[in-house]
Amino acid sequence: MSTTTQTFDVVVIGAGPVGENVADRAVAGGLSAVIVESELVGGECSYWACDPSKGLLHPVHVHNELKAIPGLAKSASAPLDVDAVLAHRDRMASNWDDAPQVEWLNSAGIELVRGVGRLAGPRAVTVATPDGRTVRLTARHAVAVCTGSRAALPPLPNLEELRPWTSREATSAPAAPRRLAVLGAGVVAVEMATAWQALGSRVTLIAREATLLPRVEPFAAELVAESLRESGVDLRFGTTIAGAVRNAVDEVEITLSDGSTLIADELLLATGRAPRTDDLGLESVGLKPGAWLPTDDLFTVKGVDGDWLYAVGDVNGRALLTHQGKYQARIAGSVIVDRALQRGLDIRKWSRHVGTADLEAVPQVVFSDPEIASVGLTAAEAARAGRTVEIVDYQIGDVAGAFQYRPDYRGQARVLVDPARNTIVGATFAGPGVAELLYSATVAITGEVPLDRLWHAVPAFPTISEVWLRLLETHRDRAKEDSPS
Ligand SMILES: Cc1cc2nc3c(=O)[nH]c(=O)nc-3n(C[C@H](O)[C@H](O)[C@H](O)COP(=O)(O)OP(=O)(O)OC[C@H]3O[C@@H](n4cnc5c(N)ncnc54)[C@H](O)[C@@H]3O)c2cc1C
Ligand SMILES: NC(=O)c1ccc[n+]([C@@H]2O[C@H](COP(=O)([O-])OP(=O)(O)OC[C@H]3O[C@@H](n4cnc5c(N)ncnc54)[C@H](O)[C@@H]3O)[C@@H](O)[C@H]2O)c1
Repeated sequence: MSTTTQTFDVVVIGAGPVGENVADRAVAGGLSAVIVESELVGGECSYWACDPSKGLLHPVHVHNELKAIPGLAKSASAPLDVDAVLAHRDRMASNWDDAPQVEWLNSAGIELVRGVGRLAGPRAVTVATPDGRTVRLTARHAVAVCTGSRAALPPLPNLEELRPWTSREATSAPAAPRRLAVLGAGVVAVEMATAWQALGSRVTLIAREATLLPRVEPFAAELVAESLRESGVDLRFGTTIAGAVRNAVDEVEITLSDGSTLIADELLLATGRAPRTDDLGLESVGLKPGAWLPTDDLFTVKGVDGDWLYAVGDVNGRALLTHQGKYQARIAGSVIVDRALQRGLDIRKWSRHVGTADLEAVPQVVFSDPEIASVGLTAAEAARAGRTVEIVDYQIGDVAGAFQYRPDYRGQARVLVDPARNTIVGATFAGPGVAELLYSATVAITGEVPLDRLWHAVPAFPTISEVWLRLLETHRDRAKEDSPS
């Protein structure tokens, strides 16, 4: 079969949201770039993660909200139109057709090579194309590995016969299974349990932990657990799957480690992510296949000389989120361009060459019911890091704007204040409609805005954002109580 050879300034492996942004920044900076993609341009996020999952969840959230709003409860008592929701999900996943994204690559001046890319020594990548050809790509300046992550599966013996769902099937299934068992208590498990229970499945969620969402503030996880229970999800905590088989009538028979059993039509393994580095030629540059690719804060891979190899997005394991990967891509793009043009790099914290927010302020919304929006530290993380923080809590339902939003509003906000600097270092909001509050908290943390100045950031009446004022008042009043009279 034929082999062709091409040279570009930058070679990007993986055309997910992150690879697309690295290539775009390189071209915008005046370099040539090629991107290699083995599946669909747009990556996991577009077809089997963010977009389809939120396509399933948004109608569910709106339906639940309507039931709680005076005057609308009766009209919302009709069940969801499941076929319409699934059709909406399909549109959100662009019907698994990447033509529009390929068009965007063309318009941005980025070359596309379809096939499996593998490193073949310093600055070299070979691509095995679907039609059996080999394309050898050489990078003058940089190779960026943006190959993302895949579902990590637990060590169950007969996975092949079991045919479990991963996040891919959970976001693309053509119909709701009658009974769905979900293993895991993380974001994928919670979001998919929320969606499929509302779309007609009877969901059982199996968590080895004692709570859901082990990385969020416990009050937020508790609100979500209560709501899932109310919606009919069977939550089994402190247990895991000891064994599972697919029987003659295509059911999954599951035995839990506490000795109980259950039967489901599908089993979703939502047990975390693994880096897509097992078949990437990492050994050709002295790295271990299958591992996350650790980088410095400029996204240069550690352990490889010459500052030519970058790992950006999920594959470096720093923050497995689309928006954070795209942030990394903008920074890595600047580093690649400025190194290529031999401009100096500014390696101070918060400069355009340093991925500081990955360490200080990663925002995330869990699209559960209610939503959880968080950024920066949780109280547990602050304690683990030995950081002294003041914890300020407020019940969001006591804010006029929340009462307007929904008379039965239940939710809680927490900010963590660094008393030495009088700035916020962590924030969590749990409640309906809190996702849009997150950016304000992110600005407060990344801008290191002193509380004295935050008093001048006036929230509009009557909005949920008034919770900011109540948090400041709570903090002030507590300081007064604590001060000697
Ligand atoms: C169910 C689910 C829901 C999620 N929801 C959200 C959300 O709401 N918000 C959010 O911010 N994040 C969400 N995430 C996380 C988000 O999907 C990832 O953080 C994001 O996709 C990472 O982007 P990436 O470009 O690094 O990797 P990916 O999106 O995984 O893209 C990597 C690309 O590289 C390609 N590739 C891999 N190996 C090779 C190779 N050797 N050669 C050529 N191409 C290759 C792959 O085919 C893929 O297209 C969710 C994840 C899941 C699983
Ligand atoms: N809205 C969003 O932003 C969003 C949505 C979905 C996913 N994501 C991203 O995707 C990432 C992956 O999510 P996830 O939920 O798959 O992973 P996770 O790491 O958040 O949770 C994994 C869960 O599986 C359990 N688990 C792991 N191995 C197990 C085993 N062998 N047996 C039993 N249980 C096991 C863990 O205890 C945990 O409860 C998240 O870190 C998040 O960044 C983001």
